[in-house]
Amino acid sequence: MGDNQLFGAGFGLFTLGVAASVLRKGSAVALQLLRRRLMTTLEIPVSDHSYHWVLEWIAHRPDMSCHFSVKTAFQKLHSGKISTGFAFVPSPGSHYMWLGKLSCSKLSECGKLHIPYETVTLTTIGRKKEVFEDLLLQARTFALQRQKNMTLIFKPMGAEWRQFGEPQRSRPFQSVMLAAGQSEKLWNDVTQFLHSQQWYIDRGIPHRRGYLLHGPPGCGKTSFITALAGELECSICILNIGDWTLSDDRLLHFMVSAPPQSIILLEDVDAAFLDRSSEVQDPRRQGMNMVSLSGILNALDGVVSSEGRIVFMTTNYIDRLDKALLRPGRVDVKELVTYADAEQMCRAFRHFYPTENTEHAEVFSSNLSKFTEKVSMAQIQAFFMLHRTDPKYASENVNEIIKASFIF
Ligand SMILES: Nc1ncnc2c1ncn2[C@@H]1O[C@H](COP(=O)(O)OP(=O)(O)OP(=O)(O)O)[C@@H](O)[C@H]1O
Repeated sequence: MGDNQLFGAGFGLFTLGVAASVLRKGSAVALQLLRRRLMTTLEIPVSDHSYHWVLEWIAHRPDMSCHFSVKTAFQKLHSGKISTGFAFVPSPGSHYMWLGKLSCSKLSECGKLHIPYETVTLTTIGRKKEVFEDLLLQARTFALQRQKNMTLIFKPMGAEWRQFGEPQRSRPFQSVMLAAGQSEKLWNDVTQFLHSQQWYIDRGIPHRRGYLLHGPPGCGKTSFITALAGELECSICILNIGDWTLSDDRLLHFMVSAPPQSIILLEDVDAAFLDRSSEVQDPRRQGMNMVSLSGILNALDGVVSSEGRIVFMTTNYIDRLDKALLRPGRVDVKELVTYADAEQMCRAFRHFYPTENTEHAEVFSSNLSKFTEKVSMAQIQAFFMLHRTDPKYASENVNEIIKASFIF
C-alpha cells in the first residue's frame, strides 16, 4: 500500500515535470512562430553604413533604455584647449529598448579573427517594412547633420572598412600651402572628374582616376589629401601598402568595397616594390602575404570598381616605382610636392601670424631662402609653433630652423 502511494507520487511528479518541459518548449516554439508571423526584423551589421547612424540616432532619443556604453571624444577648440565629451551608445549585449513600436537589440561577438562583430537588430510589430525605411532615413539625416564639416577616416579591420577614431574636423583647404597654383590645379582636375561621369560612360572608359603625390617627407602630401577630402565632403579610406597583414587579395577586396563618397589613400606605395630578399631573412615577416606589384596593379585595374573612384597614392621615392604603375589609367596625374619655395614661406608666415605686418613675412622668406639647405613645410610649422607669440623673432632667426633641424 505504502509502496503504491510512493510510486503514485513519483509518477505524478514525473508527469508534472514532463508536462512543464513540453509546455516550456511549446511556448518557445509558439512564441517564435508568433514572432515570425506578427513581427518584422531588420538586422544591421557593423559593416553597413547605417549601423553607426542608427546607434547615434537611438542614443539621442529621450525614450531610450538606461543601459549605455560610453564613448569618450576629445575635441580641440579654436583656443587650443582640449574639450572632452561623452557620447552614450546602446551597450553591447542582448538588451532591449523600446522606440514607439520598435525594439532594438545590440549583440557583440568575436569571430575567428577575434575582431568584434556587432549587429543591431530592430524588431517591429506588424509586417510593414516602411517603418524601417523611415527610421533609417531619420537616422541618416541626423548623423549627416552632425558630421557636417567633419571628415571620417576608415581603415581596414578584419574583412571590412571600419571607421577609425572620431570624425575629425575638416582641415581648411587654404591651410595647406603647396607651390603656387598646385592646389588649384589638383582641385580643378578632381572636380572636373567628378562632374564628368556621363563623359566617361559615353566613351566606355571606367570612371576612375588615380593621383600620385610624391616628394620628400613633411611637405604636405597627406595634409593636402585630407583637406581635399574635407572640401569635397568625402571620407578617406587609408590603406598602408607596407602593412604586413595586407595581401594582394585583401587589397583588391578593400579597393572594391570602399564606402561610397570616399577617397582611397594608398600610403607609401613604394613598399610594394621593395627588395623582398632581405625581408625573408626577417623571421617576423616570414609567412606574411605582403602586397606585390601585380597585386597592386590588379587592384587599380579592378574590373568591379565603384563609379567615380578616386585613388590617391603617396610616396617619398618615385624612382622605386615600376613604370607599369605609372601608366595613365592607374596614375593619371603625378605631382611633385616638395620643399617650400620663397612664395610658400611667405604664405605660411602670413597664415600663422595673420595680424602681422607683411614686411615680416617677406623678411622671413628672404632670410630662409638664402640657405642652401632646403626646408619642408613641416619644419617651418614646427618653428612657428615654437615662436607663436613672437613673429618678429621668427622672421629674424630663421637659421634656428636649420640648426634645430626639426624633423617630422
Ligand atoms: N604644404 C603644407 N602646408 C601646410 N602644412 C604643411 C604642409 N606640408 C606639411 N605641413 C605640415 O607638416 C605636417 C606633416 O605634413 P604631411 O603629413 O602632410 O607631410 P607628407 O608630405 O605627407 O609627409 P610623409 O611623406 O612623411 O607622409 C603636418 O602637420 C602639416 O600640417
